[in-house]
Amino acid sequence: MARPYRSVLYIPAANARAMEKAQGLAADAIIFDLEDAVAPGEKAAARDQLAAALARDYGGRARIVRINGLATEWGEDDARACAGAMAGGADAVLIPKVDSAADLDRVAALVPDLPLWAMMETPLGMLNAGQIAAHPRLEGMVMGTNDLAKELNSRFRPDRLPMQAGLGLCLLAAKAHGKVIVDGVFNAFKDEDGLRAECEQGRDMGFDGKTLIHPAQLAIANEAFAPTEAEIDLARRQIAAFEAATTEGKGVAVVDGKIVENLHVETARKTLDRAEAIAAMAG
Ligand SMILES: CC(C)(COP(=O)(O)OP(=O)(O)OC[C@H]1O[C@@H](n2cnc3c(N)ncnc32)[C@H](O)[C@@H]1OP(=O)(O)O)[C@@H](O)C(=O)NCCC(=O)NCCSC(=O)C[C@H](O)C(=O)O
Ligand SMILES: [Mg+2]
Repeated sequence: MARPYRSVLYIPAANARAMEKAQGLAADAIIFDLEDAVAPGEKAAARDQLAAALARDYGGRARIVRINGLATEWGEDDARACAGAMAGGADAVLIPKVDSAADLDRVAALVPDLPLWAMMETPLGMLNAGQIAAHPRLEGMVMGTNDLAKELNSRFRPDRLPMQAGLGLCLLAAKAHGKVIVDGVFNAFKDEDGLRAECEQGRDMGFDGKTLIHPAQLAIANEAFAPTEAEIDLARRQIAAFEAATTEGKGVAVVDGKIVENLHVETARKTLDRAEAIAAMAG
């Protein structure tokens, strides 16, 4: 049963109150951020504060630490802290602005025991998405749509047309290599309708969930990326109908006027697995 990543909440590691609050929030995963959400003068203190915060119990929520890039003055210390002071408290290390698989190799050497996640947010990263997703230590990808927009000099549009090539390349790469992939953030954290529409788009495209910046965004993402009751009901009926057809020696069933073949049954089983994993999180 795969762990759900419907809602992946960023928390600045400099914000002690928010890190404490996160223990009770309905997030599937937390990204404890040492990178962009932390001011340069606060980096070292945030790292120490995060090591202490990770000693707390975050329940079933995945704990992912976003380090600074190794090209910065803080990156190597962040990576060493993940292998040292934060060991046992972190489930994965998230590397920003990954351009190629070599960027993962460098962090892998410093953090031998944790899975790696990659921020996909540079044009070169998009073009090298296949080799990044294929990296044996990589567990998941996170779209960095703010940095990507900056690099592309694109405008933010509700349909995210300028992003589609990059989003699609990363999705293809993640799916080809069986890795988790979560969508970028929606900056206007008080705009519920806008967030819901972007979550629906991301779900339709195949993302596993969405990264978020504020607790008020959690419920919308959790709902959008969970199978609906109708999808669960259909999945059950498809499996039952296909099993009945198989018993009769047929390879195809029909449910609600649509064919059901083996491949649809695989999707149906994944839907039920996802629903079960979500229920276990709530549980
Ligand atoms: C956006 C914020 C700065 C807003 O903060 P604030 O004004 O304090 O919000 P509220 O007063 O509404 O907060 C209400 C309570 O919720 C807590 N809170 C707020 N945000 C979080 C959070 N992210 N996680 C947990 N708890 C949170 C507050 O502490 C209040 O609690 P209480 O005191 O009990 O009332 C702020 O939300 C924020 O800093 N968000 C995170 C920003 C961030 O992490 N940015 C970096 C990641 S985005 C990025 O880099 C994407 C990528 O790289 C790209 O390129 O796209
Ligand atoms: Mg970024």
